[in-house]
Amino acid sequence: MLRVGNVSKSYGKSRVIRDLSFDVPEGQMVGVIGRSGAGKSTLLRMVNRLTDVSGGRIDFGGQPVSRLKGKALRKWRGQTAMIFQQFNLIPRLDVITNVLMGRIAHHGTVPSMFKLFSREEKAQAIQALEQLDLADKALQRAGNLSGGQQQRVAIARAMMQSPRIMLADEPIASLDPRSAAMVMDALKEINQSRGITVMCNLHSLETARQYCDRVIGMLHGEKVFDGPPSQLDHDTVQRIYGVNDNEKAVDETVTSAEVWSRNPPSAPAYA
Ligand SMILES: Nc1ncnc2c1ncn2[C@@H]1O[C@H](COP(=O)(O)OP(=O)(O)OP(=O)(O)O)[C@@H](O)[C@H]1O
Repeated sequence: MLRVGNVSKSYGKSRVIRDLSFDVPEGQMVGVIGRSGAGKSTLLRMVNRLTDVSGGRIDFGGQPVSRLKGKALRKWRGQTAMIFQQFNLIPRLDVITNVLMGRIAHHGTVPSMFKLFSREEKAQAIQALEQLDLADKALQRAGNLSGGQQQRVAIARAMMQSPRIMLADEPIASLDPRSAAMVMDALKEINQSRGITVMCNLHSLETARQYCDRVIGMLHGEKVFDGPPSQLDHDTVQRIYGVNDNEKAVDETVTSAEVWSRNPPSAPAYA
Protein backbone atom coordinates (compact mmCIF):
# COMPACT_ATOMS: atom_id res chain seq x y z
CA MET A 1 0.00 0.00 0.00
CA LEU A 2 1.22 3.47 -0.94
CA ARG A 3 0.09 6.06 1.58
CA VAL A 4 0.33 9.77 0.83
CA GLY A 5 -0.53 11.61 4.05
CA ASN A 6 -1.16 15.38 4.24
CA VAL A 7 1.67 16.04 1.82
CA SER A 8 2.62 19.53 0.80
CA LYS A 9 5.38 20.81 -1.45
CA SER A 10 6.74 24.29 -1.95
CA TYR A 11 9.34 25.58 -4.35
CA GLY A 12 10.59 28.70 -2.63
CA LYS A 13 7.47 30.65 -1.62
CA SER A 14 5.28 28.91 -4.14
CA ARG A 15 3.19 26.07 -2.73
CA VAL A 16 2.49 23.63 -5.55
CA ILE A 17 1.04 20.68 -3.57
CA ARG A 18 -1.21 21.23 -0.61
CA ASP A 19 -2.52 18.80 1.96
CA LEU A 20 -2.65 15.85 -0.41
CA SER A 21 -3.79 12.52 1.05
CA PHE A 22 -4.70 9.19 -0.55
CA ASP A 23 -3.91 5.48 -0.28
CA VAL A 24 -3.18 3.21 -3.23
CA PRO A 25 -3.61 -0.52 -2.56
CA GLU A 26 -1.02 -2.79 -4.13
CA GLY A 27 -1.80 -3.75 -7.73
CA GLN A 28 -3.98 -0.76 -8.58
CA MET A 29 -3.54 1.23 -11.79
CA VAL A 30 -4.08 4.88 -10.98
CA GLY A 31 -4.27 7.69 -13.50
CA VAL A 32 -3.40 11.20 -12.32
CA ILE A 33 -4.99 13.92 -14.40
CA GLY A 34 -5.13 17.68 -14.29
CA ARG A 35 -4.15 20.68 -16.29
CA SER A 36 -0.54 21.64 -16.88
CA GLY A 37 1.08 22.82 -13.66
CA ALA A 38 -1.44 21.04 -11.40
CA GLY A 39 1.39 19.19 -9.64
CA LYS A 40 1.19 15.75 -11.26
CA SER A 41 4.93 15.39 -11.96
CA THR A 42 5.82 16.77 -8.56
CA LEU A 43 3.64 14.10 -6.97
CA LEU A 44 5.40 11.23 -8.79
CA ARG A 45 8.80 12.77 -8.08
CA MET A 46 8.02 12.89 -4.36
CA VAL A 47 7.03 9.23 -4.39
CA ASN A 48 10.36 8.12 -5.86
CA ARG A 49 12.24 10.82 -3.94
CA LEU A 50 13.59 12.72 -6.92
CA THR A 51 12.28 15.59 -4.83
CA ASP A 52 11.44 15.83 -1.12
CA VAL A 53 8.11 16.62 0.49
CA SER A 54 7.91 19.95 2.34
CA GLY A 55 5.34 18.60 4.79
CA GLY A 56 3.39 15.42 5.54
CA ARG A 57 4.69 11.96 4.73
CA ILE A 58 4.72 9.19 2.15
CA ASP A 59 4.85 5.53 3.16
CA PHE A 60 4.95 2.35 1.13
CA GLY A 61 4.29 -1.02 2.73
CA GLY A 62 4.87 0.57 6.13
CA GLN A 63 8.22 2.00 5.04
CA PRO A 64 8.62 5.76 5.64
CA VAL A 65 9.55 6.63 2.05
CA SER A 66 9.72 10.39 2.58
CA ARG A 67 12.19 9.96 5.46
CA LEU A 68 14.56 7.40 3.99
CA LYS A 69 18.26 8.24 3.80
CA GLY A 70 21.47 6.74 2.47
CA LYS A 71 21.37 3.06 1.59
CA ALA A 72 17.66 2.66 2.37
CA LEU A 73 16.86 5.56 0.04
CA ARG A 74 18.97 4.07 -2.77
CA LYS A 75 17.16 0.76 -2.27
CA TRP A 76 13.76 2.47 -2.49
CA ARG A 77 14.76 4.28 -5.69
CA GLY A 78 15.76 0.90 -7.12
CA GLN A 79 12.28 -0.41 -6.31
CA THR A 80 10.47 2.45 -8.03
CA ALA A 81 10.58 2.34 -11.80
CA MET A 82 10.15 5.67 -13.52
CA ILE A 83 8.91 6.00 -17.10
CA PHE A 84 9.41 9.43 -18.66
CA GLN A 85 7.82 11.11 -21.66
CA GLN A 86 11.21 11.22 -23.40
CA PHE A 87 12.13 7.54 -22.75
CA ASN A 88 15.63 8.33 -21.35
CA LEU A 89 17.37 5.48 -23.15
CA ILE A 90 21.03 5.55 -24.15
CA PRO A 91 20.52 5.94 -27.91
CA ARG A 92 23.97 4.72 -29.02
CA LEU A 93 23.67 1.44 -27.10
CA ASP A 94 21.71 -1.54 -28.35
CA VAL A 95 18.26 -2.34 -27.04
CA ILE A 96 19.22 -5.28 -24.83
CA THR A 97 21.97 -3.33 -23.07
CA ASN A 98 19.49 -0.55 -22.40
CA VAL A 99 17.10 -3.10 -20.92
CA LEU A 100 19.87 -4.60 -18.76
CA MET A 101 20.54 -1.13 -17.35
CA GLY A 102 17.43 -1.72 -15.27
CA ARG A 103 19.52 -4.14 -13.18
CA ILE A 104 22.14 -1.58 -12.24
CA ALA A 105 20.52 -0.73 -8.92
CA HIS A 106 20.75 -4.43 -8.01
CA HIS A 107 24.52 -4.50 -8.53
CA GLY A 108 26.82 -3.02 -5.91
CA THR A 109 28.88 -1.40 -8.65
CA VAL A 110 28.00 -0.31 -12.17
CA PRO A 111 28.42 -3.29 -14.52
CA SER A 112 29.38 -0.96 -17.33
CA MET A 113 29.48 -3.57 -20.07
CA PHE A 114 27.05 -6.17 -21.31
CA LYS A 115 29.51 -8.94 -20.28
CA LEU A 116 29.14 -8.11 -16.63
CA PHE A 117 25.47 -8.99 -16.50
CA SER A 118 24.67 -12.57 -15.52
CA ARG A 119 23.23 -15.20 -17.83
CA GLU A 120 19.97 -15.07 -15.84
CA GLU A 121 19.75 -11.32 -16.23
CA LYS A 122 20.24 -11.59 -19.98
CA ALA A 123 17.54 -14.27 -20.21
CA GLN A 124 15.24 -12.04 -18.15
CA ALA A 125 15.93 -9.11 -20.50
CA ILE A 126 15.05 -11.20 -23.55
CA GLN A 127 11.88 -12.35 -21.82
CA ALA A 128 10.91 -8.74 -21.06
CA LEU A 129 11.51 -7.81 -24.70
CA GLU A 130 9.42 -10.76 -25.84
CA GLN A 131 6.58 -9.67 -23.58
CA LEU A 132 6.74 -6.24 -25.20
CA ASP A 133 6.95 -7.70 -28.71
CA LEU A 134 10.46 -6.32 -29.23
CA ALA A 135 12.68 -9.44 -29.15
CA ASP A 136 13.63 -8.96 -32.82
CA LYS A 137 14.99 -5.50 -32.00
CA ALA A 138 17.33 -6.68 -29.21
CA LEU A 139 20.56 -5.94 -31.07
CA GLN A 140 19.47 -2.74 -32.77
CA ARG A 141 20.72 0.65 -31.69
CA ALA A 142 18.05 2.06 -29.36
CA GLY A 143 18.22 5.49 -31.00
CA ASN A 144 17.07 4.00 -34.33
CA LEU A 145 13.74 2.77 -32.97
CA SER A 146 10.46 4.64 -33.27
CA GLY A 147 9.20 6.62 -30.28
CA GLY A 148 6.66 3.94 -29.36
CA GLN A 149 9.27 1.19 -29.58
CA GLN A 150 11.69 3.22 -27.45
CA GLN A 151 9.04 3.71 -24.80
CA ARG A 152 8.40 -0.04 -24.74
CA VAL A 153 12.16 -0.59 -24.32
CA ALA A 154 11.99 1.82 -21.38
CA ILE A 155 9.16 -0.30 -19.92
CA ALA A 156 11.22 -3.48 -20.40
CA ARG A 157 14.11 -1.75 -18.60
CA ALA A 158 11.74 -0.78 -15.81
CA MET A 159 10.56 -4.40 -15.51
CA MET A 160 14.18 -5.49 -15.01
CA GLN A 161 14.22 -3.49 -11.80
CA SER A 162 11.56 -5.87 -10.37
CA PRO A 163 9.87 -2.70 -9.15
CA ARG A 164 7.30 -2.50 -6.38
CA ILE A 165 5.70 0.47 -8.10
CA MET A 166 5.84 1.95 -11.59
CA LEU A 167 5.60 5.71 -11.94
CA ALA A 168 4.91 6.86 -15.48
CA ASP A 169 5.06 10.58 -16.16
CA GLU A 170 3.06 11.31 -19.31
CA PRO A 171 4.44 8.18 -20.99
CA ILE A 172 2.46 8.61 -24.19
CA ALA A 173 2.48 12.38 -24.57
CA SER A 174 4.86 12.36 -27.55
CA LEU A 175 3.49 9.26 -29.31
CA ASP A 176 1.06 8.72 -32.16
CA PRO A 177 -2.26 7.07 -31.18
CA ARG A 178 -1.26 3.55 -32.27
CA SER A 179 2.08 3.62 -30.41
CA ALA A 180 0.34 5.21 -27.43
CA ALA A 181 -2.14 2.33 -27.30
CA MET A 182 0.70 -0.23 -27.42
CA VAL A 183 2.53 1.50 -24.56
CA MET A 184 -0.61 1.75 -22.41
CA ASP A 185 -1.46 -1.90 -23.21
CA ALA A 186 2.05 -2.84 -22.03
CA LEU A 187 1.66 -0.93 -18.76
CA LYS A 188 -1.75 -2.48 -18.15
CA GLU A 189 -0.43 -5.96 -18.92
CA ILE A 190 2.42 -5.55 -16.43
CA ASN A 191 0.01 -4.19 -13.86
CA GLN A 192 -2.33 -7.14 -14.29
CA SER A 193 0.09 -10.03 -14.85
CA ARG A 194 2.62 -9.00 -12.19
CA GLY A 195 0.32 -7.13 -9.81
CA ILE A 196 2.63 -4.11 -9.85
CA THR A 197 1.07 -0.83 -8.75
CA VAL A 198 1.12 1.72 -11.57
CA MET A 199 0.70 5.47 -11.14
CA CYS A 200 0.48 7.21 -14.45
CA ASN A 201 0.23 10.93 -15.18
CA LEU A 202 -1.93 11.28 -18.20
CA HIS A 203 -2.42 14.07 -20.59
CA SER A 204 -5.52 12.51 -22.08
CA LEU A 205 -8.63 11.91 -20.06
CA GLU A 206 -9.86 9.43 -22.64
CA THR A 207 -6.79 7.24 -21.93
CA ALA A 208 -7.34 7.47 -18.18
CA ARG A 209 -10.92 6.33 -18.63
CA GLN A 210 -9.86 3.43 -20.80
CA TYR A 211 -6.96 2.03 -18.78
CA CYS A 212 -7.15 3.07 -15.13
CA ASP A 213 -8.99 1.46 -12.22
CA ARG A 214 -8.99 4.77 -10.47
CA VAL A 215 -8.44 8.41 -11.37
CA ILE A 216 -7.05 11.17 -9.16
CA GLY A 217 -7.84 14.65 -10.44
CA MET A 218 -5.57 17.49 -9.37
CA LEU A 219 -6.14 21.23 -9.58
CA HIS A 220 -3.59 23.77 -8.30
CA GLY A 221 -1.87 21.10 -6.19
CA GLU A 222 -5.06 19.84 -4.53
CA LYS A 223 -6.93 16.62 -5.06
CA VAL A 224 -10.32 17.56 -6.47
CA PHE A 225 -11.43 14.08 -7.58
CA ASP A 226 -10.61 10.54 -6.51
CA GLY A 227 -12.66 7.67 -7.80
CA PRO A 228 -13.38 5.23 -10.60
CA PRO A 229 -13.40 6.68 -14.14
CA SER A 230 -17.14 5.96 -14.35
CA GLN A 231 -17.73 8.73 -11.80
CA LEU A 232 -16.00 11.35 -13.93
CA ASP A 233 -19.05 13.24 -15.07
CA HIS A 234 -19.12 16.42 -17.12
CA ASP A 235 -19.13 18.82 -14.14
CA THR A 236 -16.25 17.00 -12.45
CA VAL A 237 -14.17 17.12 -15.61
CA GLN A 238 -14.85 20.84 -16.03
CA ARG A 239 -13.77 21.38 -12.42
CA ILE A 240 -10.56 19.35 -12.72
CA TYR A 241 -9.52 21.32 -15.76
CA GLY A 242 -10.65 24.61 -14.28
CA VAL A 243 -12.87 25.39 -17.25
CA ASN A 244 -15.58 28.02 -16.91
CA ASP A 245 -19.08 27.40 -18.20
CA ASN A 246 -18.64 29.93 -20.98
CA GLU A 247 -15.50 28.21 -22.34
CA LYS A 248 -15.70 25.45 -24.88
CA ALA A 249 -16.03 21.91 -23.56
CA VAL A 250 -12.94 19.91 -22.67
CA ASP A 251 -11.40 17.79 -25.43
CA GLU A 252 -10.88 14.46 -23.69
CA THR A 253 -8.08 13.27 -25.97
CA VAL A 254 -5.64 16.12 -25.31
CA THR A 255 -7.02 17.64 -22.19
CA SER A 256 -4.14 19.24 -20.27
CA ALA A 257 -2.45 20.81 -23.29
CA GLU A 258 -5.75 21.87 -24.80
CA VAL A 259 -6.91 23.64 -21.66
CA TRP A 260 -3.49 25.11 -21.04
CA SER A 261 -3.20 26.66 -24.49
CA ARG A 262 -6.63 28.31 -24.18
CA ASN A 263 -6.20 29.40 -20.62
CA PRO A 264 -2.63 29.18 -19.24
CA PRO A 265 -2.45 28.75 -15.46
CA SER A 266 -1.33 31.76 -13.49
CA ALA A 267 2.06 31.02 -11.95
CA PRO A 268 2.71 30.46 -9.17
CA ALA A 269 -0.45 28.46 -8.47
CA TYR A 270 -0.31 29.48 -4.81
CA ALA A 271 1.89 31.99 -3.11
N1 LIG B 1 12.03 22.43 -9.80
C1 LIG B 1 11.06 23.35 -9.73
N2 LIG B 1 11.30 24.58 -9.25
C2 LIG B 1 10.32 25.51 -9.16
N3 LIG B 1 9.04 25.29 -9.51
C3 LIG B 1 8.73 24.08 -10.01
C4 LIG B 1 9.72 23.05 -10.13
N4 LIG B 1 9.13 21.93 -10.64
C5 LIG B 1 7.82 22.27 -10.82
N5 LIG B 1 7.60 23.54 -10.43
C6 LIG B 1 6.29 24.24 -10.45
O1 LIG B 1 5.39 23.43 -9.72
C7 LIG B 1 4.10 23.47 -10.32
C8 LIG B 1 3.66 22.04 -10.59
O2 LIG B 1 4.51 21.51 -11.62
P1 LIG B 1 4.38 20.02 -12.14
O3 LIG B 1 5.45 19.82 -13.16
O4 LIG B 1 4.35 19.10 -10.99
O5 LIG B 1 2.95 20.07 -12.84
P2 LIG B 1 2.29 19.04 -13.85
O6 LIG B 1 0.87 18.91 -13.43
O7 LIG B 1 3.10 17.80 -13.92
O8 LIG B 1 2.39 19.82 -15.23
P3 LIG B 1 2.63 19.24 -16.72
O9 LIG B 1 1.37 18.53 -17.10
O10 LIG B 1 2.85 20.49 -17.53
O11 LIG B 1 3.84 18.37 -16.67
C9 LIG B 1 4.21 24.35 -11.55
O12 LIG B 1 3.75 25.64 -11.22
C10 LIG B 1 5.69 24.35 -11.84
O13 LIG B 1 6.07 25.54 -12.47
